[in-house]
Amino acid sequence: MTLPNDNIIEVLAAQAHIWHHTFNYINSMSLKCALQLGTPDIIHSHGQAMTLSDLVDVLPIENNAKILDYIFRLMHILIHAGFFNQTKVNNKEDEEEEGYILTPTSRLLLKDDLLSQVPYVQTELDPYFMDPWHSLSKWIMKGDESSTTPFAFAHGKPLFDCDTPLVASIVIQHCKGVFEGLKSLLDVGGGTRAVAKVIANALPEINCIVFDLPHIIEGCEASKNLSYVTGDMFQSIPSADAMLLKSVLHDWSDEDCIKILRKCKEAIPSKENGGKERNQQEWEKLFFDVGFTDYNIIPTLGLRSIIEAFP
Ligand SMILES: C[S@@+](CC[C@H](N)C(=O)[O-])C[C@H]1O[C@@H](n2cnc3c(N)ncnc32)[C@H](O)[C@@H]1O
Repeated sequence: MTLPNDNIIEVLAAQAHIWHHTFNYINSMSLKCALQLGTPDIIHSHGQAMTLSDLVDVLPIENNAKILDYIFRLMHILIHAGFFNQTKVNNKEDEEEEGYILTPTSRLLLKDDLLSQVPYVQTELDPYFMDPWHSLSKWIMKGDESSTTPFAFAHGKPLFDCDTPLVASIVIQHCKGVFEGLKSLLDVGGGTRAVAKVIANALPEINCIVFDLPHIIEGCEASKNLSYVTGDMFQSIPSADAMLLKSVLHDWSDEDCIKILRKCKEAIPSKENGGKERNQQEWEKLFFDVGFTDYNIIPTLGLRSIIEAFP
């Protein structure tokens, strides 16, 4: 087969594109391995750039000598992926050598960090969530609704919401205005109540109520301006000045979303304040179908946004 000259660059770029996507899993699997080995925490505790041999000495591995080369390769992938960086440091022999340091990304991969993403990454990269992707085409061909698809999330289980403290802190720092004038706020499907806790602490004038299924709320003790109510959002939602729905609607179909939003709207006293990802038009349609009169998208949360819907 001969290729016209002017096509060669394009074909090579196309091949690179395919390879890039074919080997994408190497990044996520290397990340998983680094977390299982506790690498970010080890480098962090070292207190300065950590040489390869220092790292291998403390990693929980059996055959240090043999494994050194593999750790080097693993770290090379992770540096390339932006999880670690390198800088010059003096080794035990007082010679200058490259040492590994954390990046802003791996700071979020420290186990005890308030904003740690470790449980989230570990959960998402668990075979429970990954295996269904291997049989997506099979499922699509058979249309067997009884088996698990990657799109099927475990409704009713707050499996991971470790991004919540991060999101809540950003919301309070940068979007405090959305809470202005509220006397009460209901966190619908509030899960592990991390958002409500942050809001209740930062805004003591607002009565924050976490609303979720009974087994989620079980054992939660109310404090000052934070309380808990159990129930089913499809049946009835307690009244409050505003409803907060974080990481809830994307778990439900349009039909279910409309039901939830209707219940929310019914539960907001009428006054002037205020299972798929959707684009702006789709959100707009949902809000207007339910009867909300206006909405506002505040894109301050990285990949996510705050959406205000006005009754
Ligand atoms: C993905 S979690 C989100 C938790 C929290 N909003 C956050 O962002 O951290 C979804 C939450 O919706 C709750 N939920 C599911 N079905 C519900 C229902 N019918 N009524 C009330 N809450 C429900 C779950 O228990 C879970 O806590």
